[in-house]
Order: sequence, then C-alpha cells, then structure tokens
Amino acid sequence: MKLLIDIGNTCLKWASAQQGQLSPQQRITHHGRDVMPSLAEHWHALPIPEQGVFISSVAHPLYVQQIRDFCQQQWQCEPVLIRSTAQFGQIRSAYPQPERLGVDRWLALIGAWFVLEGRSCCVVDCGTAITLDVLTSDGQHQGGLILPGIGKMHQILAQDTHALGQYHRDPPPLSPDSPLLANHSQHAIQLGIYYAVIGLIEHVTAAYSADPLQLILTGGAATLLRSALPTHCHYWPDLVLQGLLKASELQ
Ligand SMILES: Nc1ncnc2c1ncn2[C@@H]1O[C@H](COP(=O)(O)OP(=O)(O)O)[C@@H](O)[C@H]1O
Ligand SMILES: CC(C)(COP(=O)(O)O)[C@@H](O)C(=O)NCCC(=O)O
Ligand SMILES: [K+]
Repeated sequence: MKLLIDIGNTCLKWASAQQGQLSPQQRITHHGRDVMPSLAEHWHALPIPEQGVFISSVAHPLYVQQIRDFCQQQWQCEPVLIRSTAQFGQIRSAYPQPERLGVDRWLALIGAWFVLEGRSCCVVDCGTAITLDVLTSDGQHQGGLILPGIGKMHQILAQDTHALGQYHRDPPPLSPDSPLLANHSQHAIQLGIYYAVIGLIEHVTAAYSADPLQLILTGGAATLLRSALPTHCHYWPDLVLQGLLKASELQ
C-alpha cells in the first residue's frame, strides 16, 4: 500500500493506493493548527504503507515536517516530497521556472492527462485559491491563471466594506435555476462571485474553440459551481491525488 497526501492552504487530503487504485479521498481542515492529533486518529489503523508515503504541498513546510515525524515514529519510513518539474513524460510545464508552479496544479495536469488519455483540457481547481490551467493534446502546458477562491472573495468583500460585513456566511451552491440578477445583497454577492468564475472559464475555453478543451473541475469548493456548469464538465475531486499516484510511480 502507498499513502498519498496533498496539503493545500486550507485542507489536507489523502488516499491510499493499491495496485494503482486509489481509495476514496479523505480530508481534514488544517488552518494553522497542529494536525497530528487528528491525523493520528485517522491513520493509526492504516496498514503500514510499505510502498511508501508521497506528499505534495503548497502550504507551510511545518505540515510536511509534522507528517515526516509521524511517518518516522509510526512506520519508520521517510516520506517522499514530490515537486513540480519541467517535464513529466510528454507533459511540459509552461513555467520557465517550473519549480515555481504550484505542485497541486502540476499534479492535477498529470492526473488529467492520464484520465483523458492525452486530450486537450482545462483544469479548474476551486480551493483556497482558484487556479485554471490549460494543457493541449501535444502535452504542452499553455499556462494558467490564479485568483482568490470563492471563500476568499466572500471574506475580503465582507471585511473591507461597511455595508456587506453581515453577509459573510457559507453560500448555497449555484443551481441551474439561479437567476442572472439578484434583488438582495446576500444573493447579489453570491451570484456575482459564481458568475465571475464561470465567466472566466467561458472566456478561456472560448479561446480554444478550434481545439475544444475537456473541462475538469476539482477542489473543495467545486461542488458550489458544478451543477450550473455544462453537463460535459467533469468533476474529479481527487485529481491531484491521481496525479500524485502517477508521479509516485516514477520515484
Ligand atoms: N463541501 C464543501 N462545500 C463548499 N465549500 C467547501 C467544501 N469543502 C471545502 N470547501 C471550501 O473549499 C476550500 C478548500 O478546498 P481544497 O480544495 O481542499 O483547498 P486547498 O487545496 O486550498 O486546501 C475552502 O475554501 C473551503 O471553504
Ligand atoms: C496557487 C496556489 C496558492 C493554490 O493553492 P490552493 O488553493 O490549492 O491551496 C498554489 O498552487 C501555489 O502556491 N502555487 C505557487 C504559485 C504558482 O502556481 O504560480
Ligand atoms: K489544491
């Protein structure tokens, strides 16, 4: 068994893999606290990951260190930290400094490439930040975009305006029946944020109409947008872990 762990800026996600198959992804919110008591609770009953522990992280190194300590104590093993590289098989990074591309973005592209068998795609990861990346069928990463996540957009607006401070709470998901325009502040904020993200996706995918992109949504907040996106949009919540599994096979 392999243990695969992805650490984002809000949540830590993991799954085990056996014979190339991932178990269902699990997650905990870490947010600046000691995650080990909670992880120890989840992980104490796991079989020994005799094929290794693999970590990807875009969060503070403290989290990786805590997991390293846990792996040494619990299983006497040293986890492998996976980083972004210039190339993985046929996939080539658009970044001239490839190590600067968030490893979650890089792994999501690797995951998408294998699941879609090399078809051109646009990966949208709705996490703490939203990232959008395009990978074409020649394996070239075309580059990407980064913007605040749905939660962050709500937070900033509530924090920096006098009148909207009271409207920061968990928004309901967007639905196919949602109106275009709102007549209530709470609703106006929610729809404004959702349509900003959808508009961005449409703007980018429209530029590739000659080589249509498979659209893939991932990340914790993807569920909020999903049902209002076209039906051909894939929703793969464990895409980063799928990429991490592929990357682990080359270690
Ligand atoms: N079930 C959910 N419904 C709505 N939002 C969620 C849900 N789970 C997580 N989120 C939001 O998704 C974000 C975390 O998603 P995740 O992809 O794990 O992010 P990260 O990789 O940045 O840690 C947070 O902003 C959180 O508020
Ligand atoms: C853009 C991100 C902050 C997204 O992180 P997340 O929302 O998944 O926690 C992360 O991928 C990152 O730190 N990237 C490095 C910068 C870059 O990709 O250009
Ligand atoms: K992420």
